[in-house]
Amino acid sequence: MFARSAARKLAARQFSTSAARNINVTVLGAGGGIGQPLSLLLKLDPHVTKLNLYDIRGAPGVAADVSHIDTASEVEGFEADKLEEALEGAEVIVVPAGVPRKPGMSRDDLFSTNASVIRDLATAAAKVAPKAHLCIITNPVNSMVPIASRVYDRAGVYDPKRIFGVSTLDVVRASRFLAGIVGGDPADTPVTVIGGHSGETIVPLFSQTPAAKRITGEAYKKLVHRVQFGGDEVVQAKAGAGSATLSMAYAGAKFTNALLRGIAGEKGVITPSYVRSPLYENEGIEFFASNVELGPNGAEKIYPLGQLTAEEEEYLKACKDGLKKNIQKGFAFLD
Ligand SMILES: NC(=O)C1=CN([C@@H]2O[C@H](COP(=O)(O)OP(=O)(O)OC[C@H]3O[C@@H](n4cnc5c(N)ncnc54)[C@H](O)[C@@H]3O)[C@@H](O)[C@H]2O)C=CC1
Ligand SMILES: O=C([O-])CC(=O)C(=O)O
Repeated sequence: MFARSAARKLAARQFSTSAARNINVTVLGAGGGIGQPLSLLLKLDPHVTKLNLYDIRGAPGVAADVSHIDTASEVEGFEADKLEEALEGAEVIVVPAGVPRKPGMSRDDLFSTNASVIRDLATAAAKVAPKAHLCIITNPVNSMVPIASRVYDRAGVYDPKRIFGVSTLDVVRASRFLAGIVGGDPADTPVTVIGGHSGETIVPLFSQTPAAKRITGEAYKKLVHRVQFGGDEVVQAKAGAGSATLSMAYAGAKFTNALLRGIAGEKGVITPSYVRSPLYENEGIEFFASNVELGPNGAEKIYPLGQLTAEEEEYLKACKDGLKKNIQKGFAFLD
C-alpha cells in the first residue's frame, strides 16, 4: 500500500517541502508520455493545492486516476474544448504538449508541428492567466520559448522573468553520468549546464564541479557528448515509441518544485533554465540557459557563467551559433 507516510517520504526525497504555500498548477499535455508521470509527481508535491490537467485527449481519465492518490491537492481533468477553464487561476503552467521524436529525427524536425501547438497554448495562457509562470518542455525548446515570449509580447502581457524553457533533464543527466564515472550519489556532483536544449547547444560546465576535474582528454569529450546527445540514446532505445518520458517527468517535476519553492519565498533556489537573458543579447541571442535564482517573480536573478576552460569556450562558441539560428526560426514563425 502506498500510504500517506510513504508518499510523504518519497516527496521529501524528491521535493524540498519548506515554506509551503497554496499554488494552483496546470499541466497542458497531461495525457501524454511525459504528462502522465509528471502529473503523478506533481500530485506528490506538497506545494500544489490544485492540479488542473488538460490535453486534447485523455486528460479526464488521467485526472480521475491521479486524484485517488492520498495527498492534499485537488485534481481536475479538462476535455479538449476546455483549455481556458483549465488555465483559470493557474500560477504555474507546465507544458509537455506536442509530438516527440522518432529515430532519425532532430528536435528541430518537430518544429512545424509543435510551433503551432505552443503558439495556441501560449495565446490562451496569455489571455486567461497572464501572470502565471510558464514552463515549456515541448521541443524544440530553443525555438518554442521565443515563440511563447513573442505571443505574450503581442498580447501586451510579456514578463520575461515568467517564461522558462525546461532544460533540467540536461542537468539531471550530467550529474547522473558524472556520478557513474566518479562514483557516489549524483546529488553530491551537481553540474551547471548552460546554453540551450539540443545537441551542441547543450554545454555542461564540468570544470565547475570539483569531482569532474580529473576527467580529461577523450573521457571528458565522451562525457560531454553523452550529455549533449543523451536524448538520442533514449530515442534509439525506444525504437519508434517516442523519446524520454519518465526521466523528463522527473526533471519537469524537479524544476517545477524549485519554481514553487521560489514562489513560496524560499531564498537561494538556483537552477539552470533557458530564459530571456542579457548574457549574449548583444550577439543576437536573446534566450540562454544559465543558473537562475527563482523567486516570487520568477527568474529574479540570472547568473553569469563564471570561469570557463578553453575547451568549454569552444563548446560555447558552437552552442551560440546553433542557438542563434533556433531563436531566429522561432521568431520567424510568427512574422
Ligand atoms: N525539454 C525536454 O528536456 C524534453 C522535451 N520533450 C518533448 O516533450 C514533448 C512531449 O513528449 P511526450 O510526452 O513524449 O509526447 P506524447 O506524444 O506522448 O504526448 C504529448 C501529448 O500532447 C498532447 N497534445 C498535442 N497537442 C496538444 C494541444 N494543442 N494541447 C494540449 N495537448 C496537446 C497529445 O494529445 C499528447 O497527449 C515533445 O515535444 C518532446 O520532444 C521530451 C523529453 C525531454
Ligand atoms: O531527445 C528528445 O527528443 C527528447 C529530449 O529533449 C531529451 O530527451 O532530452
